[in-house]
Parts: sequence; C-alpha cells; structure tokens
Amino acid sequence: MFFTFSTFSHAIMGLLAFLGQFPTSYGWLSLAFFLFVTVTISIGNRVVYNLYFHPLAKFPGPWYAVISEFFFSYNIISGSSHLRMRALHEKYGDVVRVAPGELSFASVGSWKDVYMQRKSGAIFPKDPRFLITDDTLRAPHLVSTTDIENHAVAKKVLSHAFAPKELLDQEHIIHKYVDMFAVAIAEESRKGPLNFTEWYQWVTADVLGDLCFGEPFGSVEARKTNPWVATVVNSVIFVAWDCAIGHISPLLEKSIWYIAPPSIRKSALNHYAQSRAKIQARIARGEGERKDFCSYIFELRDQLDLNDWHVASYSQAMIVAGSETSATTMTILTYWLCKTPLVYEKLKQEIRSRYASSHEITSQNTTFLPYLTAVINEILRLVPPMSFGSPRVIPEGGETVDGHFVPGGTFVSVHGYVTARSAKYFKDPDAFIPERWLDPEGTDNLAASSPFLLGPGLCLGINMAWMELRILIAKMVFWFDFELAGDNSGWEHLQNYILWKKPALWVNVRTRDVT
Ligand code: HEM
Repeated sequence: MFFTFSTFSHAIMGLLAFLGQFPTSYGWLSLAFFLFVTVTISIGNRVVYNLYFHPLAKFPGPWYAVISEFFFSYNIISGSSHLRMRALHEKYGDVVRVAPGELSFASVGSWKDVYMQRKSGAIFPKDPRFLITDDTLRAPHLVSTTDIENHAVAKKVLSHAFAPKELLDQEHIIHKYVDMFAVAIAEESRKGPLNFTEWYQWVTADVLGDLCFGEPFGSVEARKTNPWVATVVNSVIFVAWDCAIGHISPLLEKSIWYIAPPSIRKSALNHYAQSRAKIQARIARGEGERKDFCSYIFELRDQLDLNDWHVASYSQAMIVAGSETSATTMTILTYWLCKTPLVYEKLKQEIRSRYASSHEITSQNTTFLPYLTAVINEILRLVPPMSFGSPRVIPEGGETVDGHFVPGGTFVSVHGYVTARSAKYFKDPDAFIPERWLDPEGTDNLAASSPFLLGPGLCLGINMAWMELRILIAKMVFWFDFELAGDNSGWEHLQNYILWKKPALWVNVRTRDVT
C-alpha cells in the first residue's frame, strides 16, 4: 500500500516537474523512479503470466526460454541452436516450450501433424515472423509466402519446372558441369589439396544458375567463387538476424541495418543488388529455345501480378535453396566418407563394379544402386542441410499435435536435426551407418528423418536434388580417390544459422585411370 502511494506521489511530482511546477531536479528523479517501477512491474507481470498463466504454461521448458522472446532470438543467431535444441529435447522430452508462444516438437508423429494437411482439411500456415519480407528489405518468394492460397498457386506453376520429364530433359546440363568440374579437379589436384567446401559450391551454383537463368555463374570455368555465390551464406545469416529481431518485435525490423554485424549487412546488400542485376539481365535477354526456371517464374508474375523485385526474390530464393543445400550435402558427405573408410570402400565397390566408363552414369541407372541411395539418405539424416524447425501457426480453435492439444495462435515446429538424431529412433544416432536404410529387420524408425519436409511445404527441388546428388556422387567416386588433408578440425563443431556455415575442407585427390 505504502509502496503504491509512494510510487504514485513520486509520479505526481515527476509530472509536476515536467510541467515546470516543482523544483526540477527532485521532480525528474521522481519521474525516472516512477518509470523504472512501472516498467519493472509490467515486465514482472509478463514474466509471471508467461510462467504460470499462459495457455502453454502446462508444457515443459526452461524458465529462461518461456519468460520472453530473447532466448529464442539469441538461439537463432548463436550458431549452436542445433546443439542447444537437442539438449533441451533430451532434458524435457518430445515437446518443449522454447518461447512464450512457441513449441518445438521432436517426434515421428509430429512431422505429419505439423506439416501435412489435417483430416479437417486444415493446413498450418507458415509463421510470418520467420522469413520476414517487405518490399524494401526482401520481397516475398515461395519459401516465405505465408498465404496458403498464394503459396499453392505459386507452387503449382513452379512445380512444372521440376516435373520428372522436364528434369530428365535438363539432365545433360548437370552432366555438363559435373564433367567440367572433374576435369578441373584432375588438373588442380596435381598442385596440392583442394578446398572442397568451395569446389562443391562452384559446381552446384553453376548447375542451378544455368537451370534457373539459362547461364552459369562461371565458377567452375574460372575456378574461383563468383561474388554472388560468395554472399549466399551471409545473406542467410542476415535472414537469421532479421528473424531474431522480428521475434522480439516486428516494429524493430528496420533496426537490423544497425544491429546485424557489418560484414553480414554488407554481404546481404551485395547479394540483393546482384540478384536484381541477374534477373534484369535475364528479363532483357527474353525467352530462349530452352525453358529455364525463370520462364516459369515469369508465368507466375503474370498470374500473381508480381513486380520485378518480387521476381528477383523468387529466383534468388530458388538459387539459395537449391545450390547451398546440395553443396552442403556433398561437402559433408566427402568428410564423412573419408572419416568412415568401410562405408567409402563399399560405395566405391558398388559404383566401380557397376560402370566401365563414367559416360554410362545416368540419374536413372543410379537409382538401382541401393548402397548409394542409403548413403544419401544417411548423410541427409546425420546433417540435414536445413537443420532447424520450420515454424507453422496453429489455426484458431487449436489442433492436436502428436497427442497434445495445442491452442490456436501457437507457433509450432519439428526440429529436423534433433528428431533425426534422437536415440529413441536410431541406434548410434551420431554415427554414419548407411546400412540402417537397407536392413528390413532394423529397429530404427526411418520416418524420423525428413530432410525435405512434408506436405504443402515439401522441398520443390526434391527430385532435382536427388538427381544431382546421385550423378555427382557416382561420378566423383568413379573418377577419384579422396583423403582428408591438413587440419579439418572445424568439422567437429559446425555452426548453424538456418543453413550450415562450413569451414574449409582440405582434401587430397588422386585421379583414377578411367574415362
Ligand atoms: C539436399 C538438397 C535439399 C534439401 C535437403 C532441401 C530441403 C528443403 C527444405 C527442408 C525445405 C522447406 C523449408 C521451409 O519451408 O522452411 C525446402 C524448400 C524448398 N526447396 Fe529445397 N532442399 C534441397 C534442394 C533443393 C533444390 C535443388 C532446389 C531447386 C531449386 C530446392 C528448392 C526449394 C524451394 C523452392 C523450396 C520452397 C518450397 C515451398 O515453400 O513450398 N531445394 N527445401
């Protein structure tokens, strides 16, 4: 009572001081005290509400995560969110409250419940705070489109580019760059070890550049990283910062230009400027004989009335989503093959005994190589290129997720890395064991790994990714022998910011005497 009275009287004095009616220094102190007390009480109220009275209060989670959005925001930009989320799930179970209004799931049942269309017909929309877009910072694109109908229209139009027949017609483009890539490796590896983190970036970006814009980025030919490709990872780290700030308050979004580290801001700005230039050049060239991904994006432009900035955003997202993920898979696979000689030997044996020449390797006949398929499945389980929980919003009225009733408006996600590394589903979850995908008697629950997501948000490029990975791995293993060179210690502690930030991977390469 006294406290309230005292606070109130200080406030009055502060206000009077403000109006110039009272000795000024005392009045200002009172006002400051009043503001301090008011802010403290209001934060205290919020903390107590979040801890004990919030509709999600019954879900387990650490107190520091549920009292405010700060933990969640810090987690996204910490680089170690995958490890922290794993530790939280190991401590609290399949469902963890990771922010006041947010639940993270890590169970087989939740994959379907969160991402597939529900029996009721409901689809959980994407979280608008996750990939914030506006027309000045970043225009919307397929991955960030939260409106379910617009997303479905866009996906339908763009999926024509990824239809199996369309992809088979484009397969020669993948072979063209992979073959150029191999010639370059054979030449350059005579001079010493190669940094495969860069090299795989070059080939996957060139393939996608040609498929998307009708021209490559020229990295394999120049044997150096194109300036646009060099900014890809930092542009995604910028997205992580944007997301972190947007979680605290969407009103703070523009502050990203002051808060994000200068190198990240600079890369992001370069990246967006170059994306615009790339699409403008493509628009100026017009349609060629062959349809590229831009041809489909232009169809969409007419249907959804997109402007050039939106079109640039769609193509930029496609390149980032498609090249960085495949490059990551190839680099991480090379690391794990070198670290696991038994697996590497079995893969060599399967591929080298199947083909007499690399010219025989096609995306279709590689589907009959079971060990290769198992190797790809296992590397995508062990290190999913997108190792985060893609967030969705529970519709009004609430829904049940993996047996838990979740109130409407709650943000939910399934953490891909944590679920696929759960000891509940996989024996030796941290080991690279492709055999688990081939054992009909196996006890592992393979459905716990879902690296391309499910349902309406399923990766648009899944068929292309499989095609590219099969060809690249089969040809690389056919032509070359690899072993790790130098200090590759950074690989034990990879950092994750939505995508993985990969250190250099130095590899000694021996070229085999084959065609
Ligand atoms: C190993 C390779 C790949 C993996 C693991 C992968 C994984 C994923 C995942 C997890 C998503 C969902 C993201 C989210 O909604 O939060 C996604 C979406 C997407 N991916 Fe991939 N991806 C790969 C390769 C590709 C390729 C080659 C392309 C081709 C351009 C591509 C294009 C896309 C697009 C356009 C989306 C947005 C789909 C939508 O919102 O409906 N991805 N991918």
